[in-house]
Amino acid sequence: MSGWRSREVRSFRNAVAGIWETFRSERHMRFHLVAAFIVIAIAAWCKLERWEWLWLIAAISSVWVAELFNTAIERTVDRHSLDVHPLAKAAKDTAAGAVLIAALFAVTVGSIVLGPPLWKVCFQ
Ligand SMILES: Nc1ncnc2c1ncn2[C@@H]1O[C@H](COP(=O)(O)OP(=O)(O)OP(=O)(O)O)[C@@H](O)[C@H]1O
Repeated sequence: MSGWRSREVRSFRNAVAGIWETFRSERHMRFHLVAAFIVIAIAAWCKLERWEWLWLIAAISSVWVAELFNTAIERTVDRHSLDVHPLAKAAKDTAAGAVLIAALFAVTVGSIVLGPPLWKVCFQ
């Protein structure tokens, strides 16, 4: 394999290892995975339009991306020092805030996209 290609493969493997490590070690990330599977199953059952799938995928991805950055920031802070410090708290709380915003976005998208078809199935 050429130098460029092997470098690309290594970068790809490192990125996958980072995602795997986060799933392995972070309970919240596993919760997001289960939630995504449930949403995808309901969406398939409701036979959504393509644009509705796009919103769901964007919402799921945004939560995973926020959780990955949150984990990276937590690890970086802990690597620097385990001492209690207001800046360490601020960094971790801010990163957690990003996950909260992404999760609220996902809940909003899920309600708008899945709410009407689910309502129809359950109550009409
Ligand atoms: N070094 C520190 N100094 C001050 N406060 C801290 C420090 N480390 C953690 N905290 C506080 O404790 C909270 C939880 O931190 P922790 O590192 O345990 O994250 P966590 O519970 O694993 O978060 P998550 O559930 O998102 O994985 C932080 O949001 C922060 O408010």
